[in-house]
Amino acid sequence: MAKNRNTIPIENISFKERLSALKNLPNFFKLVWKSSPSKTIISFALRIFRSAMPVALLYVGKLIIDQVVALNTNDPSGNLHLLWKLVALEFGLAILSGALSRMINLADSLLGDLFSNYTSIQIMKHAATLDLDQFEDSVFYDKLERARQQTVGRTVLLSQVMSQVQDFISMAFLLTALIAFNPWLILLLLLAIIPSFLGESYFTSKNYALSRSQTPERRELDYLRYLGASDETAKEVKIFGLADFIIARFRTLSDKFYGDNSKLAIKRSIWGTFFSILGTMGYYAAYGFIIYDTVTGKTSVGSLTFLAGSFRQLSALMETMLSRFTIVSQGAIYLNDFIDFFEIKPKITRPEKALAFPNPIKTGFVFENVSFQYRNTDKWATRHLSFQLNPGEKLALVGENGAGKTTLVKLLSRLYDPTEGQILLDGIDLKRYDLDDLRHNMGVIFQDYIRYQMTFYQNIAVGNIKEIENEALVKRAAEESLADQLALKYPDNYQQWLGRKFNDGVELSGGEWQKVALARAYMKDAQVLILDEPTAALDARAEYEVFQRFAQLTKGKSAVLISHRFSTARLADRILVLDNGTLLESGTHEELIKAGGRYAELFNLQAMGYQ
Ligand SMILES: Nc1ncnc2c1ncn2[C@@H]1O[C@H](COP(=O)(O)OP(=O)(O)OP(=O)(O)O)[C@@H](O)[C@H]1O
Repeated sequence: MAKNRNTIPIENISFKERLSALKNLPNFFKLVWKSSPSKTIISFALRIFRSAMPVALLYVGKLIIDQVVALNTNDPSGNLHLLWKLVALEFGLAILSGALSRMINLADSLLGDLFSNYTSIQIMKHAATLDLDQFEDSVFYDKLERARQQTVGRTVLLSQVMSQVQDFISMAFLLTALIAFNPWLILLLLLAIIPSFLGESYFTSKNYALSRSQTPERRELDYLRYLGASDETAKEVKIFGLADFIIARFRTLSDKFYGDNSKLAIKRSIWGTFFSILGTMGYYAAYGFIIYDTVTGKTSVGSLTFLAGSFRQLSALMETMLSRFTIVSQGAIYLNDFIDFFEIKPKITRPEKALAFPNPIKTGFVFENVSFQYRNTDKWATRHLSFQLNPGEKLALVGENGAGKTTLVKLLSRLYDPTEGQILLDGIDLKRYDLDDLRHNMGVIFQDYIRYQMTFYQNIAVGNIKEIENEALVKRAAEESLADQLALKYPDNYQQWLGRKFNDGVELSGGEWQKVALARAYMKDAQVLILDEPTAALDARAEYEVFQRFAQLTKGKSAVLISHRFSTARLADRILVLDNGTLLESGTHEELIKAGGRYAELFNLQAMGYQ
């Protein structure tokens, strides 16, 4: 993996590192090529053609002027017929050159769009393979963010690199011509250009480092922009009167941003002006030199225009190429992020000789001294957990907020692997089973399930996306979770769009959303069902009905329920009481009440609330 430049101070991104970043370009072009081979070829071919145009135009111009001068001075080399032919040729070249430029723009913009789409898809594909744990890491998140920006930003890089190649070839043509006439002119040209080049590269590296160091703030700015103006946040922002608070934070951050950026931009502009004056001086020195040669008869008038034109174009080309080099190299450095992102490999993967998920489960799941620590924390979310989930057993997890209930089910569904200890399924480590198979056999609905801004139908079908065409299955799942009655309320039934973002969607109540989400769990014929507070937002009657059905539907299947409602938890075959990540008590409702421990205490507390 490329080294992490977060650790390198702003000043220290060197020209060398910039140059070495160019090694990313072949990879970049591989991606471009994969986006569209035909358009890549077309774009290159057009550019090669176009790159010969400047020197051709200048040379034909020189021939025209020499003919005009010859005809004016009655020189025998003058030929009126040839002169008009040359004018026609120049005219043709001018038209061709304009047309080529336009075609190049078109090819670039089409290729750019395809590239952006292709890389966006690659990012999504790769992100899908990564671990949940990696998403929770802020360094990773910054990488993902920057990689995402690359998909759009890199289309600029694409045309810049292509233009660079084109200009490079143009320059080679012009240089050859210039050297043929007078090699000294090249020296003047270089003297004028080199300081500008060094200056530009210095400021680009500063710019890059600055913008990199601002990534977390930029993310926060985006977040504040979202908080301050979005349908999802409007309710709380109004109720709590948060607008001024959010705006003030935004202003502080954006002012600091602006301050840092403008300082650098001003410095860059001052130095840029100075270097450009040097460049102009170089040009005029060369121009004077050529005029002198023409006046003394060493050079023809046509050659004067050709040389002056070539010199001007060369110096303009070099300047463009140099400033573009900084953009290209900056883009190439940014490509590091893109490449780094693709180099991040998931830890939770399908094992080589993966075992098929047992069907049916024979002895169940066993947690053996399982402890888990989230990334970047030293607190144990679960500690020395040992228990068994038998086949067909309904297990309820109860405990106060932060006790580790959700963590436990995330471990069970292998969203994380234990930091210590192991989880066995039918006596074999869970890690040895095929990951897709495992996930397919587990129906999990988390408390923060997604409210997809999609149709009612799709919101249920996501529970088993392979069966999205299976209308009967979707409807059955809806019936099982009692979401069907809801769908029938809308004119478009299952095609009703949910959420307010698109297509006149309707917003559901918390409990209604929960029924829809619950239906997802019934989409799969999963052997283990895990419901993390599935009924928190349901009213008492709905909860009762949902559980009646749940018990019927999951007969013979294992289930883990997390609930803060003891009326729900008591329906389970066994209840595990978690506290601070450890297992405090375990038993049936009656046993635990009898034991008079934490469960009995919490149960009585809740019961008191109903009296
Ligand atoms: N993604 C995370 N990164 C770091 N720490 C986390 C993360 N998720 C949970 N924790 C911590 O792990 C501990 C257990 O959290 P967990 O979500 O498992 O509790 P819970 O029992 O499900 O709580 P609740 O009843 O509030 O849903 C808590 O201290 C929590 O702060």
